[in-house]
Amino acid sequence: MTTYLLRNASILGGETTDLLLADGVVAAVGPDLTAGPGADGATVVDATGLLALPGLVDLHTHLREPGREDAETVDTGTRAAAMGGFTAVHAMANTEPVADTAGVVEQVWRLGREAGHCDVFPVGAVTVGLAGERLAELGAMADSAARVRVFSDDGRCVSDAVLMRRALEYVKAFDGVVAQHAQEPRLTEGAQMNEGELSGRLGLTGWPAVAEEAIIARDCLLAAHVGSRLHVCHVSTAGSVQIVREAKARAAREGGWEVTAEVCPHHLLLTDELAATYDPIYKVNPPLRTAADVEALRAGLADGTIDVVATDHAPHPHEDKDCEWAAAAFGMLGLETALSIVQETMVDTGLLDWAGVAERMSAAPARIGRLAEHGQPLTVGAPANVVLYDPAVRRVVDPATSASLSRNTPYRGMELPGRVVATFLRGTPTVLDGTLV
Ligand SMILES: NC(=O)N[C@@H](CC(=O)O)C(=O)O
Ligand SMILES: [Zn+2]
Ligand SMILES: [Zn+2]
Repeated sequence: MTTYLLRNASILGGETTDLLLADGVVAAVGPDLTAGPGADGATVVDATGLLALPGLVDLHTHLREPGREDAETVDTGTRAAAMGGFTAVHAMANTEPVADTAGVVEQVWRLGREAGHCDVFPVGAVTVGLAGERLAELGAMADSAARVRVFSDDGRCVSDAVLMRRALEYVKAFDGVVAQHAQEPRLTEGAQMNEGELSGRLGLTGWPAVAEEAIIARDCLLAAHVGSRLHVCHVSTAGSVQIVREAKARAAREGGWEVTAEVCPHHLLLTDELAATYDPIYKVNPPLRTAADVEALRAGLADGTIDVVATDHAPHPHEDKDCEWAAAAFGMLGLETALSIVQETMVDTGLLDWAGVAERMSAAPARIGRLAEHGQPLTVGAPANVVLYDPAVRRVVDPATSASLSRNTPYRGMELPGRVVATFLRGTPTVLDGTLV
């Protein structure tokens, strides 16, 4: 195994230092390690001007395999993840077949190991076939080789309160968490975009904020009632942030239950005004919301109400996106642009420092997913999961260069700050000089 010496990196934006990566761990940290023990024969990477961050962890990725290998495969999706600085992703269960058995989650887990670009942790479905009728074999998935801890019907809401209660009760046995796609189905029938003055003007069926907020409020009450762990996927409204804030305050007073929440990069940057283009590249679930919602999401992420930035990377082939708005699929790519969007919306605006970014994009998602080998600070002995990131450069997003099989990025042609220069997974580079290894 090659040893790597990263020269003059700035860990989380602090003083520059060297890092020695050997035998899969951070073997040494300090100034001028060139002459030190173990550095002999190491491959030197000049990290002058670069930030060193712990490998990013995504709680919410759609890899599409099995079933929709025309949109993405575990191999291509994890290539995109590595290019985005991720060393671990949670693969959502809405595949074909659905990841609702030990057999399917083990298959996805094994495909991730074989590809080797980043660790893949399958999410297990909450209900059989995502149908919302019967609980899936949660225990069998937890006990499988894939060691599933996160369960979600994402793409669909577990709208039946009794099923949601039973899922929250069940996952306690193995310290699991239920990640809810909060969308009241009756309030969003045929919904196409955020409900507001604009949806009326554009003639597109509106998606009211209350459809998200009502489920979040209900699920927080259920999690408190049964003493379990709830995670809220892709929070998108100001009202949702406030509900999570109040629920967290109650959980802190009471103890014994927990609610965590995530926000997606696109909800931190883009607004519903983009629907006026009628370009389905901007069609996503939950929908892009108002500028006031964006501001509340940024504030909630800054003050810790929202724990995590998760990409909700949702690849779709062009025939599902290059059509009229109403017929197009919901979802957008996210893995390769996430860190740049967080820099633009949170760091360059002064809302978050790099330590705050590492907490929300690495440590917190690893904690929620109960991943022991990820999310740790870059100190001696930690697994050598590292990103080298250049925050000073700017780049124009070109979908043609994406490692993903799909091209549905809403940032096409946009100039974004920052670039991932290298990603190391347990000391082995998956990306070097901005190129896949
Ligand atoms: N986010 C989306 O718009 N789409 C996701 C499903 C989901 O995350 O709800 C997908 O699977 O395509
Ligand atoms: Zn979802
Ligand atoms: Zn999703």
